[in-house]
Amino acid sequence: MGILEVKDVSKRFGGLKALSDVNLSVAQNTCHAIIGPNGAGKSTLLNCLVGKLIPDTGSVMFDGQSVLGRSPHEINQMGISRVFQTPEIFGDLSVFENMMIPLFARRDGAYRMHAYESVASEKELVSRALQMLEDVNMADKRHMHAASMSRGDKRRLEMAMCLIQEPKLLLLDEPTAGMARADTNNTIDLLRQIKDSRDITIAIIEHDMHVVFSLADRITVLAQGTPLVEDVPERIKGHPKVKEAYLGETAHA
Ligand SMILES: Nc1ncnc2c1ncn2[C@@H]1O[C@H](COP(=O)(O)OP(=O)(O)OP(=O)(O)O)[C@@H](O)[C@H]1O
Repeated sequence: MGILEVKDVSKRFGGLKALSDVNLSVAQNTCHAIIGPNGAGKSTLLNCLVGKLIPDTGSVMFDGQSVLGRSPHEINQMGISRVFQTPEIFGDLSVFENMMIPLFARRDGAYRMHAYESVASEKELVSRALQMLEDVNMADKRHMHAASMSRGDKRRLEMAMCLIQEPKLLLLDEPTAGMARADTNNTIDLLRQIKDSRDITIAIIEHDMHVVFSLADRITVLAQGTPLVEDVPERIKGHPKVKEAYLGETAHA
């Protein structure tokens, strides 16, 4: 039994069946990649996991509890954090101030940006934020304006903002989209470090196969809303069904 169990999930948008009886089991403390050509249903599936979409049928269980019918905030409180394609950080604030936001959100249930000036546990929160910045090698950038950083550093900051909430499941939606190769490689290194040093499960949607094969323990290939194959990376490489799915994409391009 995985920490995340998706059973028979289907989702329609009008006449279009975006997901069709999807089954997915993600084992605890593994990295599970979901790949597939454009329009395969990857984002729709991810949105069903975080409460942004409600499946028409099926169930989504996380850590033994159903996520269906819960708000994105409640699902986050259950231990699922999502990193978006475009980093969701506060550009006008410093790196350090960005780190304080999820800490207050978790503690107070709301974003109280200047609350740390007056709370008793300020010291503890500050030291946790600094430690997390150390962990992601950003301590020396803590005073920088978040908006002025490279895409790779923004992604690093966003991951730190997710990790400080101590999620059990980290969902990554194309974490290296639009990045230069050097930033992509840094992100791979960071994710490896996160995976190896924490009690955490990672589910990743990614088009860049270098990223997928560098990180994934298992891979599910979606095509036209249905899982085609699920296996270890070595057997996904060169799998005829996978080649066929991606060839279809090339033919349409
Ligand atoms: N809100 C929506 N309304 C209508 N159709 C949608 C909506 N969201 C997604 N779709 C359609 O559902 C199908 C699956 O889309 P989805 O974005 O989940 O695919 P994807 O695998 O994430 O694609 P990509 O790799 O291009 O991001 C596509 O045909 C898409 O056009």
